[in-house]
Amino acid sequence: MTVIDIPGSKSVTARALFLAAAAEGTTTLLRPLVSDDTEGFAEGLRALGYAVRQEPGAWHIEGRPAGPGTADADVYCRDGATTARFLPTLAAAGHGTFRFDASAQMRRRPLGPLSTALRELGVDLRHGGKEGHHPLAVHAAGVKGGALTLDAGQSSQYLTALLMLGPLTAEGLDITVTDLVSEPYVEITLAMMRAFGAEVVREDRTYRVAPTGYRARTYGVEPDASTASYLFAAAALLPGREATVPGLGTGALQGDLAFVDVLRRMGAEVEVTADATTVRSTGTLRGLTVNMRDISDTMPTLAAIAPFADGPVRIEDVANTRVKECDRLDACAGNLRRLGVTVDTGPDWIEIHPGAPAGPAEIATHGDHRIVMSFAVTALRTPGITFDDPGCVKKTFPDFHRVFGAFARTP
Ligand SMILES: O=C(O)C1=C[C@@H](OP(=O)(O)O)[C@@H](O)[C@H](O)C1
Ligand SMILES: C=C(OP(=O)(O)O)C(=O)O
Repeated sequence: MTVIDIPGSKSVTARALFLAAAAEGTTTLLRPLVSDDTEGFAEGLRALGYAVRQEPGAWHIEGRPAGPGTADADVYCRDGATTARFLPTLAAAGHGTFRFDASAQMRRRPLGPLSTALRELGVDLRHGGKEGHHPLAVHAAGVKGGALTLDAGQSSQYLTALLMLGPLTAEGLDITVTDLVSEPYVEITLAMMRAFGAEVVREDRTYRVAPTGYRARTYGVEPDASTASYLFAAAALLPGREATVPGLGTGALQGDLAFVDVLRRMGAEVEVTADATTVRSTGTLRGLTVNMRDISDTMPTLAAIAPFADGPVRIEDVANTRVKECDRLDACAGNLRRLGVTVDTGPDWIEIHPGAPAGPAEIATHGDHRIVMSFAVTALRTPGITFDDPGCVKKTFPDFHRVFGAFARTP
């Protein structure tokens, strides 16, 4: 099997759900990602009084431009940071008291700069436990808008949430960023906001959003580029193999597709056409130094194949991977060392030295889907790898083990 159907993008599905909920009219979302994160987002919307009807391959959302359809709600955001950061921001545009909580894993992840920004906009937001973390309560009375400064150096999701709030404010929003990671995710946000009728312009470090509201539409979700990275990495790693992912081509919204450029630099053959991407092994994997600030969800994917390269692989500028589902720099280093690989790390980098990993070993997943999916790639050339929590892939790809196993078994 060389052509692989990859489930829809988590980032696109989450944004589409927000935009559809805020829009005038009913939106149909085609090929949404069905996973714990996006089911959690849809469930959160329902708790806030939005009508979301899910059928196979299509979700229908009735928009409520005035905000949540209830004045009092409890919302559980599970493990999803998009849910945990986007939904309180959406609720702020409405009227009522909305309480949010999340899993233990998500409670550990920060959202302080987003809370501060919402408070600057006049939103009465209170944290129930640790400041800048879930749980929190939003006492919403609409948002007037104005200008604010934001540090999005820890997560671009703070900026995405506020940008998407912009059209729902009375006077519009100007956001100036002092720092920003994962910038391609902001490009997804801007493109999708415009697709739902918003007017937003960027002038250097300032984003200006007009108070237009959103218009409902039918929206097709492209396959998830971060998910595709495991198949692309596997194809680059296994001599004689290739992987083609339809639906991810030159027009793709997601920056994580640039992971194939890293594989190309390492020696793989890569072809990106208008509607598909193919990665082919050449039997060579070269070491390299690469800055992954823009595409850090694929850092563990690269770390997992790095020991098979002919020289050191050094990944730089990925400090924010320490505040994801787990501390991914430590998790990657720890698991590679468990496999006998030599690894060095610093505050925002990891360097992996060549040398065939050796099992048997149980990978400590830390409940992180990307640690499982990445080390499943390592396992293709390392007998004896098992996982302490293989099921945590449900966050973004519940069917991962079946799909990846089928790819691996294909001669
Ligand atoms: O906006 C989004 O959909 C996402 C942005 C990125 O997060 P950060 O901006 O926190 O790096 C990415 O890691 C996450 O998986 C999804
Ligand atoms: C970091 C991730 O997820 P999120 O921030 O959306 O929870 C991820 O999917 O790798």
